[in-house]
Amino acid sequence: MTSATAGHPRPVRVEVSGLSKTFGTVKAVSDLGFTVEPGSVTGFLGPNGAGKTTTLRMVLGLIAPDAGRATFDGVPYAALREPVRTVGAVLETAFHPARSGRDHLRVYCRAAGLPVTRADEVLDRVGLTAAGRRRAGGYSLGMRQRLALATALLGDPPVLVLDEPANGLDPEGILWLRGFLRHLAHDEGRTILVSSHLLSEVEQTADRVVIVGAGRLVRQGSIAELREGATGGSVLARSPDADRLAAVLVEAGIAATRSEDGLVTSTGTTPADVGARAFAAGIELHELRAEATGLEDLYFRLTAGQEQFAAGTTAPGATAPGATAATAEGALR
Ligand SMILES: Nc1ncnc2c1ncn2[C@@H]1O[C@H](COP(=O)(O)OP(=O)(O)OP(=O)(O)O)[C@@H](O)[C@H]1O
Repeated sequence: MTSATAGHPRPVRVEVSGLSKTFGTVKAVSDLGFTVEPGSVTGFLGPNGAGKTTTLRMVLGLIAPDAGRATFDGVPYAALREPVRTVGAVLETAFHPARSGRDHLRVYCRAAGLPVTRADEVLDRVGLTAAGRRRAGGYSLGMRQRLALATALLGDPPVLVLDEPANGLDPEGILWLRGFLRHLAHDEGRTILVSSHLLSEVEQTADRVVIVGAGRLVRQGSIAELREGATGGSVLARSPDADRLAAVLVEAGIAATRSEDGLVTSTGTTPADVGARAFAAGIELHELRAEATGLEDLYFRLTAGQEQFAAGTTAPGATAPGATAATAEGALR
């Protein structure tokens, strides 16, 4: 086994193909296929109930698919010779409340046949050394997330599968998690699949995204490819001289409209561009911001249909059987 400090586990590719799962009348996952490449962070995105957790549970061999398979360098989870040393997962954060974080990890090490010294190593990696000897029952949600991540790292696995790991983290924790996941992927060559229902949460972390809606693949591709398919968001500028600002922008060929309260909304441009043009024209600005990134607009458009569909079904949060993606399916390649 490679040691965590050496930090270069063998690269392992995750491949999902034709994965399907139905619960009663709910088609949770339908013919889903995507790949997760080593050395990169892949964001697994979709609205609530899109089938993300069900997919991850199938990838990890926790539930059996009705059809299809998920493999690690061609090997399904159940057939892995050393699963703990191949895949680390954070699915839910349940710990014995009376046990310290460190003891939780040590128990886990013994059960998995790993040296107990790994407990302190991974506590250090996730920044929990100081809290490691305290009862996990007293941990904040963010600390529990870090402990779950530490548990996933115990076997120094080349693959990490994380279900909504940013849940409960404060802004500082989210920033730390972003940097940590990118380091694990880019510097240590690990394969990281991280789910979220918020694009903004993974946009700055992920190299690639796989977007699902109603259990089906909606898009997969790099963030850059996704951006190319996105239209620009709006730029909002507030000025006491809004009429003149709108005129300056329109004159430069930018679509701009002015509303009653001195707000100028323009599209197909950036805050930097609007700011520069206002400055050059000597126009005072009181506010300047991007309303939504084009990427967010695209994500909402891609997944909005599924949410409406889900709301119309009888089971709460359920997705209708046979529901098809409301938008163009296919991969961004
Ligand atoms: N054990 C189960 N029994 C019945 N239905 C289930 C079961 N697990 C999931 N479902 C249903 O399958 C669909 C997909 O659920 P899943 O939890 O995989 O979605 P998700 O994308 O992870 O959503 P969230 O972001 O809310 O966790 C939902 O309609 C859900 O109600």
